[in-house]
Amino acid sequence: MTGGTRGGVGRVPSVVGMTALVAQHLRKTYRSRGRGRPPVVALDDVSLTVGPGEVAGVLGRNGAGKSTTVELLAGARTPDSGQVRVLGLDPRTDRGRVRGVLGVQLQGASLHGALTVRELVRLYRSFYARGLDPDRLVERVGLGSSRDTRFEKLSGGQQQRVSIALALVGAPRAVILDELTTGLDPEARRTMWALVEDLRADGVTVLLVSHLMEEVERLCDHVTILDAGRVVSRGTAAQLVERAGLRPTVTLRTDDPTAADLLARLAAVERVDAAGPRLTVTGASSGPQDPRHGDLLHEVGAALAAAGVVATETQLRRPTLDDAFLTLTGSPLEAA
Ligand SMILES: Nc1ncnc2c1ncn2[C@@H]1O[C@H](COP(=O)(O)OP(=O)(O)OP(=O)(O)O)[C@@H](O)[C@H]1O
Repeated sequence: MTGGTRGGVGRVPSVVGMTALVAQHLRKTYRSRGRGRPPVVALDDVSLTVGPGEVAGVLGRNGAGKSTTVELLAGARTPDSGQVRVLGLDPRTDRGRVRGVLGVQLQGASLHGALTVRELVRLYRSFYARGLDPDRLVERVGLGSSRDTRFEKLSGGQQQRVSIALALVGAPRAVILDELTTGLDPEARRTMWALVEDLRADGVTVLLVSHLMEEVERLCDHVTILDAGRVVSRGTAAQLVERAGLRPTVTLRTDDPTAADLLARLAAVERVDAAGPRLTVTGASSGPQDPRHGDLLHEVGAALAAAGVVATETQLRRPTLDDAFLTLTGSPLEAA
């Protein structure tokens, strides 16, 4: 982010060659809310790492364990077992120093309602030796016209933007954003996404917890999928699609009876399904790492043209992170 100074927190280990955020083999159980019920296993052997300057995503349905992971990384809770490091520091024992380098935006943070937006951001700025200019930050999160409004009078989306400003005002070297844009309108959502891009440009490490596929796909260098307290998979969106074994498809319409056999013989094609004149051509490659990888649409088009086959309504569909999530966890994220 522009307009501020970073650092200023002495004795924090250099992040060169170091993983910025580390969770190793975290296990966390909660006492059950019902009498006589067994404890809830919120996290079972969860590990994740985020390199310096990376924007990493954690994706999962309600109850997957996302908030628990964030709370353990922030030092707000203690794991039953496993380890956490933030820029080389233990958030439980180095609490003060971690607070100086890690910004955390938590879901539904409760703040002093009688203070105005500007007062709150200035107050939080005063907790740090150095940081961002509060008034510019308030503008940057889109709250310029509400800066003199009391926190309690703000809409849910505006309150959320205040909590993001508070996470950033100390110019942290790493920031955890929990449900960054949930409940925000599309314009505010874009403002927040641009803010994350600014953080990336400034080399700030970002852990973005989300259940919005578009957000994660757009912003994150890699994604960890959590489901029922376990890590299901981790990688770039393309790697997750590949790991899920998903294939691109081309659909088209043709009256030529030879088309299906012709296409099925192509090396780039795994199979062809016909429903009357409509063909669905499934690619053989699951991604760029596959030796059979190529441009399925181009190869299908070229083969049909060479054989003089006329096709219409030709459409390519590439599998998305959404599809990978469904395959890897067994149900869609949107079910949340
Ligand atoms: N304080 C608590 N006491 C008992 N169980 C809890 C507590 N906090 C969380 N849990 C349970 O632990 C599991 C993981 O919860 P967590 O809040 O970490 O998931 P989440 O992925 O953040 O979900 P959401 O998207 O709904 O916030 C859930 O089964 C939840 O009900």
